[in-house]
Amino acid sequence: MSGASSRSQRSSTNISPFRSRKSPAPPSAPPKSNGRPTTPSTASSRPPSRLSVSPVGPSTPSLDRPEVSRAKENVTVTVRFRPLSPREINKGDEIAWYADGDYTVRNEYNSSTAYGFDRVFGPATTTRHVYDVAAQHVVGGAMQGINGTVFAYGVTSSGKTHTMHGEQKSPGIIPLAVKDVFGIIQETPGREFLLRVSYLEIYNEVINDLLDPTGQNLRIREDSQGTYVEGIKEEVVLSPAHALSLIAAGEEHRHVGSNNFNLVSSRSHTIFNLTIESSPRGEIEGEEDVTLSQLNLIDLAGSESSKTETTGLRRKEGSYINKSLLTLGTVISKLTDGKATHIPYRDSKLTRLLQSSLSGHGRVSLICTVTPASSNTEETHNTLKFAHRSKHVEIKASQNKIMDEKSLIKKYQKEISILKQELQQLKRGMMENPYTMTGSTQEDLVNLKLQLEAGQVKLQSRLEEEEQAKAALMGRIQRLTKLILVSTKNSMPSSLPDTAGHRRRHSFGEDELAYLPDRKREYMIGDDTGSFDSELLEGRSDITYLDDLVKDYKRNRRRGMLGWFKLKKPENLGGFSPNADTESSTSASPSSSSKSLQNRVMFNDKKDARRKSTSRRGDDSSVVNSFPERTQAGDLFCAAVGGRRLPSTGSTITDQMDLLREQMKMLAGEVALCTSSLKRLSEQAASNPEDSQLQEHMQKLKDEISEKKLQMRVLEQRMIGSVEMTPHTNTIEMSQALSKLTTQLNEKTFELEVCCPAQLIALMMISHIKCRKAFY
Ligand SMILES: Nc1ncnc2c1ncn2[C@@H]1O[C@H](COP(=O)(O)OP(=O)(O)OP(=O)(O)O)[C@@H](O)[C@H]1O
Repeated sequence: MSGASSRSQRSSTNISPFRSRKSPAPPSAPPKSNGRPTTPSTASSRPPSRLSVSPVGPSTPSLDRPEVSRAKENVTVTVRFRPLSPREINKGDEIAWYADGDYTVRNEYNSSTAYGFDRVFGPATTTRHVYDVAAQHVVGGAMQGINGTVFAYGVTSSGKTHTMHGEQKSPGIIPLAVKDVFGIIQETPGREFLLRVSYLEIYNEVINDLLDPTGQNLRIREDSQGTYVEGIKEEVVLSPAHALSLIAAGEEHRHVGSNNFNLVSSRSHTIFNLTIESSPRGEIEGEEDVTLSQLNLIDLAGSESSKTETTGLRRKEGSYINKSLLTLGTVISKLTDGKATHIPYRDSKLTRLLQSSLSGHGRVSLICTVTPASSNTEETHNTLKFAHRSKHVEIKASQNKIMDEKSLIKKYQKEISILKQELQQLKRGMMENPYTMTGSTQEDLVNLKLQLEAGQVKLQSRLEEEEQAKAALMGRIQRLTKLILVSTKNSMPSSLPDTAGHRRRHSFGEDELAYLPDRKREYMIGDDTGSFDSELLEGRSDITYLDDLVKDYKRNRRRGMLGWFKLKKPENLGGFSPNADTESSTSASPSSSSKSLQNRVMFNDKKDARRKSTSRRGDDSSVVNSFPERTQAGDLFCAAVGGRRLPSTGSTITDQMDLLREQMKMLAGEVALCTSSLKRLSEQAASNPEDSQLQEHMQKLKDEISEKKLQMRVLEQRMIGSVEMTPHTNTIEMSQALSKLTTQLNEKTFELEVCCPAQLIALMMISHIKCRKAFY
C-alpha cells in the first residue's frame, strides 16, 4: 500500500495531533504553595501541580469525573541532570549546577542562585522514576480523555533522547508510556479502546512523516478543533510491540548527525502521537461516553551554542533548531506575561503544532535535561530559566468527549453492529430459502423439483453468492472487532485502575526494544551524590528486573505462539493446558497483550478442523533448519514452512493466505528492527572501529537480516504455491476465498491501518484460540 494513497484516503477522517475537542471548563483556584525552598530568582516553588489534581489516584470513581474536567493545572516542570560525560571529565569539567534535594537546582559557585521545580532528578535517577513522576499522570489522563503532552527540552547532548527513547537497558518515556497505555487497557475491563499512532519530525522547518517516507513537507492546517498535520499517516495499533515496531521503523527515517558534543545528535524535533478513543464496552447506546484524546511525546532537537563546532549542513540545521526553540521560548514568555495580546505561535512549525497544548488544553509535562558541567554553565542556566518560566503557563485539563463523526471507534462499532444485523438477515434469508425445504408441502416440493431441474445452475450460483456474502460479512466483522482493544479481565467496572495502589509494571519482550541503542555508558556521577558509576546504579535494578521480565515473556511466548504450533502436531495435543491464556493474562508481553483481542473473535473451528490442509511441503527445509527460532516470526515461519505446517487442522485457504501474509509482515517488521539496530551499531562502530564485539554483533545482525529476507522469499513462494496447489474440489471454499480476498482488497482504508508486522501477534493468538477450540 502506498503512503500516498494512504494519505489521500485518510485526509478526510484525519484526526491529528494537538487537537482539543472540548472547550475548557471554567478555571478553579490555583494550587497553593507548599513552601518549598525558593530563591531570589524563584518567584515560588510550587508543589507539583499534578499532585493536587491527581488524575488516577485511589479515589478515582469513574472516567467521567467533574473535578478532573474543571481542574486548572500548571505545566509540570521537572529537571533531569545527566552525569558528567567522559568527555567533560577529560576536559577537567567540574560540577557547576546540582540537585539540592528533590525540588531545587542550585549553583555551586553562587548558592543564592537557585530554582525550584516540581521535581529535580539527580544524575543517578532512573528513567523509570522520571516516568513515574513526570509522565505517568499525563498518560493516565490521556487514557481518561484528557489531552497530554510530554516533552524533553535541553541543549545538545544533555540527555533528551536518552530520556524520551532511552536505551535497551533503560527504556525511555516513549516505550514506557506505550506499555503503560496497554497496561491501563488491561486494567479497565469496562471500556474498549482504539489506538492509533502517527510519528513525525520537524526538520529544517519541514514536517516529514516518519511512518511514511513519501510524506514529506506536510502542511499544517487548522479547523475549529485546532491545528493538525494534513495527510499524516496514522496506524491503528494492537499491541505494545506493534507500536514500538512503528517507532523503530520511524527512527530509520529520522535525521541524526554528529557534532562535537554528541555523536548521534538529533537534528530534528520528533513528535510521537497516540490518539486514544474509548467507550463503554459492548453495544453503543448513547454517544456521549466516547472520549478521544491525543498523547504527544516529543523529543526536541537540542539548542546549539557557539561552542558547537558545526559547518555547512550541520550549521544550517542548528540555526533552524535554535530559531524554533527561540520561538518556543518567546511563546512561553508571552503566555506567562499575562499582558501579551499576540502569541507568535505561527513563527515556527513547532509552536504551531504545540499551540493547542500550550494555550491551555490538556496536561503538559516539560522535562528539562541538563548537564552539571562547568563548561556548560551558561547553557544550563538558560535551560533553567526557560523551565522556570514554563512553570507559570497555566493549563486547564479538560476531558474530551466526542460526538462527531471522526471517532473511529464509533464508526467501527456502528459498522460492526450493522454488519451483524445484515448477517442475521442473510442467515434468516438462507433458512427461509425454498430449497431448504423446511415446512414445504408436497406441492411445493414438486414445484421446487421442477424449478431445480430448470435452473439448477442459477440456484447454485445464488447459494454460492449468499455464502460468499456471509463469509465477507463475517470477515469484516472479525477484522473490525480485532482493532478494538479490550481487557481480558471479566469484571466490568468502567473506571480506570487505581494506579497508585496497583502499580503497573513495564515489561518488554526481548525484541521490542531492539531498535534502541545498546550503549555502554561511561558516565561519572556528580559530586552531589558521591562518585560512582551511574550505569551500575541505574542499570542494575533495571537489568535484574528485565531479566525476570524477559524470562516471563519467554515463558508466555512458549505457552502462546510457539506452544500453539507445537500443539498442532497431533502427538503434542495431550500437553495442552486449557488455562494457558488466563495464566499469563497480567503479563504485558506482546503475546499476552495481544490476547486482549481473543475473546472478541468468533470462529467456526470445529467445522474447520474437519477440513484437510491444503499446504504442501515445499523445498524450503534448509531455510527452516537454519532459522533461529527465537523470534515471533521465526516460530511461525518454522511452523509454516517446516514439518509443522500452517493451518493443518483445517482452516480455509483464505485463513492460510492471511496467516502467511501476516508472517510476511512480521518478518518485515523484524527486518526493520534489525536494520535499525544495525544502523545504530554502525554509527557506534564508526567512532570505535577496533571494537571487535561490536563488529561481531553487527555481523550477527546482518546474518539475521539476510536469513529473514530469505524466509520472506520462501513465504512468498509458498503463498503462490498454496494457491496453485490447492485441489479445486471444493469450489465453494475457493469462491469463498476469492470473495474474501476481494473484500480485503476493497477494504483499502482498513488495510492501511493494520499493515504492520506486530498485528501478526494478535492474529496468532486469535488463531491459537481457534485451534484450541477445534480440539475440544
Ligand atoms: N541520565 C543519563 N544517564 C546516563 N547517560 C546519559 C543520561 N542522559 C544522557 N546520557 C548520555 O549522554 C549522551 C547524549 O545524550 P542524548 O543523545 O540523549 O542527548 P540529546 O540531548 O538528545 O542530544 P541532541 O540534542 O544532540 O540529540 C548519550 O550517550 C546518552 O547515553
